[in-house]
Amino acid sequence: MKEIKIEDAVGCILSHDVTKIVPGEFKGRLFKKGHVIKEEDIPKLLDIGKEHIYVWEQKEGELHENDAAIRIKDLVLGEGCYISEEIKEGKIDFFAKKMGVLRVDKEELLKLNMLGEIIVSTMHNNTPVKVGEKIGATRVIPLIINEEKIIEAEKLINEKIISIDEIKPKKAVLITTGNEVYKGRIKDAFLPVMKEKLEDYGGEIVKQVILPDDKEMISSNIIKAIEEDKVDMVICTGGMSVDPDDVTPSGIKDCNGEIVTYGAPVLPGAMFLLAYYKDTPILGVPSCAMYSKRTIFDLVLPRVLAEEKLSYKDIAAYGNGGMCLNCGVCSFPHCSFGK
Ligand SMILES: Nc1nc2c(c(=O)[nH]1)N[C@H]1C(S)=C(S)[C@@H](COP(=O)(O)OP(=O)(O)OC[C@H]3O[C@@H](n4cnc5c(N)ncnc54)[C@H](O)[C@@H]3O)O[C@H]1N2
Ligand code: MOO
Repeated sequence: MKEIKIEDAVGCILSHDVTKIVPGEFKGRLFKKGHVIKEEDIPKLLDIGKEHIYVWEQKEGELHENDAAIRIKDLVLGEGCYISEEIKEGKIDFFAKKMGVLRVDKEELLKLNMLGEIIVSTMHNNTPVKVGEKIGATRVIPLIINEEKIIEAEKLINEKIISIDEIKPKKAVLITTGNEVYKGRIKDAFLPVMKEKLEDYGGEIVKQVILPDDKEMISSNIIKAIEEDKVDMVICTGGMSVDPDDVTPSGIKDCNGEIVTYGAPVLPGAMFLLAYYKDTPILGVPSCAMYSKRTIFDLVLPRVLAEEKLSYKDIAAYGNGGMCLNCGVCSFPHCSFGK
């Protein structure tokens, strides 16, 4: 790297993007890598504090920041992602090609970032994402990096670290339990809530069945939805807690499927139940999900729709970050809830 006084730099080629920042107004590229410096550029460069520039002659075993970022991108970026068209200021941004759930291998990501001089930054693992949403980025820290460092990373990382599991449109049956709703004492308030949440991911509630607090009726209707209606998932609401009339968990258990959990370290949503009947998920959703804007249902739904088979450990892992702060303005999923 040769350093040249800016006044002597007319005709020289910039070896990297040059950034300008004006607080509250602008942050971006003032000059692009490869720009040939002209007389009129000199005051602009002096205004942002550049009294010298680097001129780079490529040497064996050295990589420019842009080329290094491309190598790291090839290493980490998996299915369902795409990159920014241009590398700006040495950085490559990652975006979601499909609606789905972002998967980040946190252990591998840590290993890579522990190497030094290379950074990969992402959104949280398991965040639901829409098409075109930014999910992460990479760059190296020095302008010129020893290629050995990149080779070390390439030897260390064997699987892609970031990918998107696609959410395809899914059909669900909603089983609403509660004597007060069944007998018409109150109007059902669960359907509109669940409909909106499912439609947000391109899904559909194909049928709602309103049942009394009767565990045999609950079991038989779950099995019917799976065996006859052949839906992708069954959602049961209400009757999930501790009263004698709260028989929904027993009704789900009596289907003789696999119970993953009854109970979750998430608030709201502690009385949540997850089961599978012949691989079809059955979600027992407590009534808080009708009242609170975000609950465990919002954490589990995208993962179930992305066809992940959740384990007890997946649910237990929600404890750290499992408490919704119920913010005045909700920014879920871009908040600490469920992370
Ligand atoms: N002593 C305890 N009390 C509660 C516990 C507990 O562990 N010990 N758990 C709490 C938790 S956590 C939840 S969440 C709630 C409610 O859970 P449930 O799912 O059992 O809800 P229900 O008792 O069936 O109903 C509560 C409330 O909501 C109304 N509701 C229910 N379904 C509908 C519907 N489809 N449309 C309109 N309104 C509905 C129902 O009429 C009740 O007013 O329990 C805590 N309590
Ligand atoms: O299942 Mo409940 O009120 O924890 O939300």
